[in-house]
This record gives sequence, structure tokens and C-alpha cells, in this order.
Amino acid sequence: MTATPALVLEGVSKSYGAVPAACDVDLVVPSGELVTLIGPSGCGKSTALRLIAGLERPDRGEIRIAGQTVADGRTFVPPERRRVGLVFQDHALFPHLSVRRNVEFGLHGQPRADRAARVTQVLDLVRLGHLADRYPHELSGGEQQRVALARALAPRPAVVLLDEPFSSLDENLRAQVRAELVGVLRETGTTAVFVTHDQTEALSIGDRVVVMTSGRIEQADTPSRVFEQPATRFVASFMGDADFLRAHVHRALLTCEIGVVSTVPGWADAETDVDVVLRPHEVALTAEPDRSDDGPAVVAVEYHGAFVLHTVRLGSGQTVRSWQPHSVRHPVGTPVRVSVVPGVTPTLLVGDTAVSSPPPRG
Ligand SMILES: Nc1ncnc2c1ncn2[C@@H]1O[C@H](COP(=O)(O)OP(=O)(O)OP(=O)(O)O)[C@@H](O)[C@H]1O
Repeated sequence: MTATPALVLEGVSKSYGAVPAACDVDLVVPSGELVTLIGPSGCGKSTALRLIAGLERPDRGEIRIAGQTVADGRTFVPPERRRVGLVFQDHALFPHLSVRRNVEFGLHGQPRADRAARVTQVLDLVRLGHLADRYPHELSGGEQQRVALARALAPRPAVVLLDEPFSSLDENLRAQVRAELVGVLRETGTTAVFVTHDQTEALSIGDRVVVMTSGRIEQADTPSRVFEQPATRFVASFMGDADFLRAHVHRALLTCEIGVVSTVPGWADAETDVDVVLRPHEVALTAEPDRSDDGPAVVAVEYHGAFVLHTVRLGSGQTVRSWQPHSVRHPVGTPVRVSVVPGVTPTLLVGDTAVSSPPPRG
């Protein structure tokens, strides 16, 4: 028997007037999974969370939480009866209540002794037991966010929804609070849907990354597949840097302006035009200082500390980028040879869709 997923969305759609904020969204989140939801501003991330939480009603489709239908054509379970916990970026703690009372808030209806025991338990979990009697304004931003997580976890929700929970924290604190919160979610085996606009955050904390655009899911996959095998041109360009070159496959050899890129096993009979996706860490440069033709040359050098990003203009005028180690700096104007790092199997696109087998001829 397969376990009941913590969360299921089936064909969920929601428009605001003419704006489609969720279009036919399908998503299954197994119990204990941490899903990150990412996409450009306005793509519908918050709407998806609000639909799951019950703060919005879908126009169509069905939402199930821990096997219970909470929204479909006939049913609409209100937020307080949905078994979801919410953590938002602005903490949303009650300023006039102590930490203990804030956490206890979600437990009304339970016997007082049980409530007190659970509050102690979740405050210990987020390592804030010693601050139980403080008020929100007496806490740091990171501590407030841990209280918000404790409050969300206290009623033992089936799913915790986090909407950009670290965006009000500064860069250094952010990494620390993120590690703490994710640690608590993992420790407690909590199922979570985590909205972020930060690609590195999405890739580093998610068991699965859901990439959205214009209300649609473009790809829902493991972090490495989303980055290394993007399903579409949009995912390739949104999740990390990517350059796209026109290329051709002939007898399993992929060639483009920079020469032979790689072999494409299984494409022996193919004769087809594609676009090849090149990420800057996949592009190698060799200086050719004595060359004097109009071939590839460095047009920009950006120092990033550990790595240096080189932008190269090819003979066609198109540019590609290449990460070079800290010690390598080819000055602007240096003629270079561009190649693909050995062993890389780049993503190929036909139109806007990634392909792993040759498209049918004709
Ligand atoms: N209450 C509303 N009334 C009208 N339009 C809305 C409402 N809420 C959201 N929208 C629109 O729906 C679309 C999706 O918005 P949503 O807030 O879900 O995007 P988002 O991906 O969370 O964006 P951001 O990253 O900027 O927070 C946007 O075009 C937005 O303008």
C-alpha cells in the first residue's frame, strides 16, 4: 500500500479577473518532503500557498491535505481546519503576547496542561525555551522567525507553508536562520512547501524544486535535475546562468559555432538543428594571444571573489560566459579559444523544450 501524500493539488486554477495566477496546477507532495517553489515575481507562488492554506478559493480543481479534500467544486474547508501551519516573511507574531502565548495561540481547544507541554516541546525544538517569557520586540529577527516556526508546528500540521521566510533578514543572518529552520523541519520530518525567489536557496534546501511561470509549473524535479536537465528554455535560463547557441546534430556529433561540443548517444541517424544550453561553468577558455582575426575575444571580466566571470564575444556576435578560477584573468580584448569542459553533456532544446531523443524527421 502506498502512503497517503501530505498534499495533493489536481488541476487547480485561480484567476484574478483576467490574470491567471494558477493554471491547472498538479502537484503531489509525499509526507516528509521539503518542496521549494520558485519563479519570477508575479508567477503565482504566493497564490499557490494561499490556495493550499485556504486563504483563496480555487476556480477549478481539487486540493487534498493528508487525504482529506479541503477544496473542490463542492467543498471548502476554512484555513483553521486545514492542518496547515503558516510562516510568513514578516513573522506576524502578536506584539502584545509573550513568546509562550504566541506559540500557544494555535492550540486553543486543547486542555491547558497539554497546551503547556506542547509549547515547551516546540520551543525546545527551535531552541528558544529560555526566551519563552519575552515579547516579540525583545527578540532578534532570526529569533522571531523561530518563534513563528514553533507556532506553526505546535498544532502538528500535516503541511507547513513558508512564504519567503528569510527575506526580511540580512544576508549573514539569513544563512544561519535558514540552516536552523531547515534543521528543525528535517528533524521533525515535517512536510513543507517553501516559497523563495533565491535560486541557490531553492536548490540547496529542497528535496524537490518546483519552478513556476505565469501560473504554471514548468518543472517539478530534484534540484540536480532542475539545474542539470532543465525541461524547458525558461527553466534553463531562470535556474542559474545559461547561454543558448544554435547547433546541429549530424551522425551523433553536436557542433556549433565553437566547434564540436559533444557526442549525442542515440542520435546516430539524426540530422537536426537544436539549441545547445551552455552554463558558464561548462565553458572552457584558452588564451590565444597571437591570434589576430575576428574570432572569439573577451569583452567583459567580472570579479566575483573565488571565481571570475568572463564574457566572450564569438565571431557571430553572440556572447557566451565562462567561470574561471580566481587566479585566471584574461584581460578584455584577449583572443581566446572557446570549448566545452570535457565530460559535459549539455541540454539540447528544440523550440523551447528540452529533448533527450532526436525529434522525428519531416
Ligand atoms: N488579490 C489579488 N487581486 C488581483 N490580482 C492578484 C491578487 N493577488 C495576486 N494577484 C496577481 O496574480 C498574479 C500572481 O501573484 P502572486 O502574488 O501569487 O505572485 P508571486 O509569484 O508570489 O509574486 P512575488 O514573487 O512578487 O511575491 C500576479 O499577476 C498578481 O498581480
